[in-house]
Amino acid sequence: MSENALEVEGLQKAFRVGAGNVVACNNVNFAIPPGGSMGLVGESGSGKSTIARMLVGLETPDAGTIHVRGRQLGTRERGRAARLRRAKEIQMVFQDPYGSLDRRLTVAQCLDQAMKLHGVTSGTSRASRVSGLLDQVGLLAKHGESKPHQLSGGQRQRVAIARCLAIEPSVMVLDEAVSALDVSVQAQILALLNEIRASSGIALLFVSHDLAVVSEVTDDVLVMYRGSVLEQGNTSQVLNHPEHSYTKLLLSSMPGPCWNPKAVMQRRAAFEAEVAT
Ligand SMILES: Nc1ncnc2c1ncn2[C@@H]1O[C@H](COP(=O)(O)OP(=O)(O)OP(=O)(O)O)[C@@H](O)[C@H]1O
Repeated sequence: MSENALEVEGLQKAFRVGAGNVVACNNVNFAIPPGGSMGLVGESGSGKSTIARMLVGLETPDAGTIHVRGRQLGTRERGRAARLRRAKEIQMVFQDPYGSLDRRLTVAQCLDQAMKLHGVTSGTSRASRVSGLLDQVGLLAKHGESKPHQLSGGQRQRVAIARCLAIEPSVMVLDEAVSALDVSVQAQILALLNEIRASSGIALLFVSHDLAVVSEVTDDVLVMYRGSVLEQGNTSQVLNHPEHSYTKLLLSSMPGPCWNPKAVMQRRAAFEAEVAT
């Protein structure tokens, strides 16, 4: 059997809130093969970002295991060396790359720094790789001399993707990575991500509210509600023939020409009554 790029088993996380607990991730299981792509969808508060944050070590799971290419990640390890080891395996692209890019560095310096941090010692190798990376993400050589504020939102997101690629991870987690971009730039970034996974074998985990985006870029999808996975499977199967009433509700909530907010609210109330019983 071929090895998965990412395998998550029994992942669990609760947060203490006041006198009670909020279960943000309840026994979640999934696997993504190399070059595969999985979407994580669900309304606000369903636990998507908590899963993403556990994968990159920003939260510690209460239970469960994470394997990258067959190697188990030490989810409780602390310190710089552990952080770097994990970053080499799983990289994350955030909604707002402005917050994650160092504003003092040019794009070339940012990519150079990422490679240096992850052990590419030769300056000449790094310099030639910088131009290759810019090209790979559709930026021009001149953009290497720009600082983040001199770029558009789409270009900044390309830089964030190039920085991930510089580290050559096995998995990229994209948390609402295109939701701040206009639709035509979104389409370009999604095409780039599809190209990257096909050419590099990097697996993608795509966290998004936007089902249209998820259907464009993922093979499989996980539908989450209050920390639990309610439906899971092939993206086109789940989105075109949803089985769970919550997936149907999510699909009917998507704005479109026939969007009816009143009907959505009624369906939502019916669903909440159903889960409350
Ligand atoms: N640090 C925290 N402390 C307490 N509760 C938290 C914390 N982080 C998340 N939660 C709670 O866990 C649940 C899941 O949150 P999470 O951010 O993972 O959801 P989400 O699906 O990513 O939402 P959104 O789409 O709005 O980002 C929510 O009820 C949230 O309030």
